[in-house]
Amino acid sequence: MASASQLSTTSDAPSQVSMLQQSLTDTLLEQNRNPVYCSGTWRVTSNDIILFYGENEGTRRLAIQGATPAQLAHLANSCDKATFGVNQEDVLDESYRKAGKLDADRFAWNFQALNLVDRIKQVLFTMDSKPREIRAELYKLNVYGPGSFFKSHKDTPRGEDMFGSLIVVLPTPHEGGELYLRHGGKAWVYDSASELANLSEGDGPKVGYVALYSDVEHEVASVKSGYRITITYNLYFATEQNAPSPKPESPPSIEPVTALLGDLLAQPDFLPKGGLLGFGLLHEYPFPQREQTVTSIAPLEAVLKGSDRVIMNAVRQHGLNAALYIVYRATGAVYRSCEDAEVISQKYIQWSTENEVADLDRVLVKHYGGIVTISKHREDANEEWCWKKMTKEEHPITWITPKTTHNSFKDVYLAYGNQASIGHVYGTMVLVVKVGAPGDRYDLTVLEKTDADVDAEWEALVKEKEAERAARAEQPAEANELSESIPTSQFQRNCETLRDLISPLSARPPAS
Ligand SMILES: O=C(O)CCC(=O)C(=O)O
Ligand SMILES: [Fe+2]
Repeated sequence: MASASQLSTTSDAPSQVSMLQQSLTDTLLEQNRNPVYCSGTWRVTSNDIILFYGENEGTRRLAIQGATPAQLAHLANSCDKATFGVNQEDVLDESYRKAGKLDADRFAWNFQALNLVDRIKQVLFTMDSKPREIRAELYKLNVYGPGSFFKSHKDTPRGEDMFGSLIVVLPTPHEGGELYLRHGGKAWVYDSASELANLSEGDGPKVGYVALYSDVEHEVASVKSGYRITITYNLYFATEQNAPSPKPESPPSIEPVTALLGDLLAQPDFLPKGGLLGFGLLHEYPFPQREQTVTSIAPLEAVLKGSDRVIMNAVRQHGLNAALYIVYRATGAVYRSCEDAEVISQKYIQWSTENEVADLDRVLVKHYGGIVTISKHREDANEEWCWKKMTKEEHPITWITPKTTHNSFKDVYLAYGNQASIGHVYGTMVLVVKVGAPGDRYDLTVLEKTDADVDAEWEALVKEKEAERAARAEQPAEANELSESIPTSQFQRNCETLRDLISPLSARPPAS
């Protein structure tokens, strides 16, 4: 029957889209299986594991292989107490971290990390057809004697290009000191003590190692006996590789994602008028903290990790217009009855306030290329007349993987790091892709308004309002009620509030 087949076509079409969309979401979330760390043992020579430590005339040489407990105790006693960072301050608190440390200027060893780093690169960057070059920078030596531990923390980012840490565990007899790792709701344990103890005699010396992305939470369990000695390195992307190639070759792991994304875009019922496609990223990234300035997060595209790289590579393979954004949410008592407004921006703004920023959407749209994805300026929000039009243009996002939002970065300041640092804080980002209507998905137009656009719109609005007022003045009967709902003093107050909000944050003063 004609009508039946018509019915089934129309009811099948959306379900195919939603099925494809769900598969893409599932496939991407499954990419969560991309390793966030790798670990094992690594063969070394006895020369590799000779340590030199101390200062000036007091420098000592310690061959780890065959080292006596007294020699290891001397190393332990030569260490300073290890501190860590909380709320950007260096803290010594032995109820949180009990360990000895030597900074990189107080020790040296022969081990060359190059080949190990190469191995790590292959495991942690399988999604790249040509894995990124990485480099390891010697950071610290830590000694954990009996009763030593380090509770849960994330390693403090020391630059936008730092993506992880490498911990090398020396083959000294010890029990306990397991390293617990957690990320994205999953947990693992690396027990270097058992791995090193189980090596067969004839194998020659080996070290244990674990390399983890910096946003992986980790903790060292209490050492029960012996000395657990670790040498840590900070892992960076090497700068010469930092330019991402626009259309990378397709390595196997990204193929299903690329194919599903292609199938979804080919559906005429998927975003029939075009629109925005969003992917919440699974990892956190170091946002630069520079006082009183606003920084772009666009360069962080070069340092994406794990499944986040898979998403970006797939989107780039389709030649789509994509960029990294921060999702800001504006809440506040004023808008209690409305849905929270949401604005995306490529700018990381260091909100100095711990309070909610109720006018966030206005500030972002006017000054930071913000795009309104959910507007709080519903039709009934009369008192918001001056901003209503400018921000009413909603660009809703179809989320493939759940979004992450940010208002203030208060939480990250309070997080435990392995060093006090004011340089960077961890932040979450989303990838937003602009797609055109079916048949022409490759929409390269920009959504962000320029300052001139916003100023022109503002002027047009003021003129429009003035004209309305003038018209009402000629009809006195209804004028009072309406004009009272938008008194000039209210308008001025709005503008003043906005200026107050912007001035401590903006690098450039707002146009008066
Ligand atoms: O020594 C270890 O195993 C880990 C040390 C650590 O997590 C750190 O120094 O940040
Ligand atoms: Fe750490």
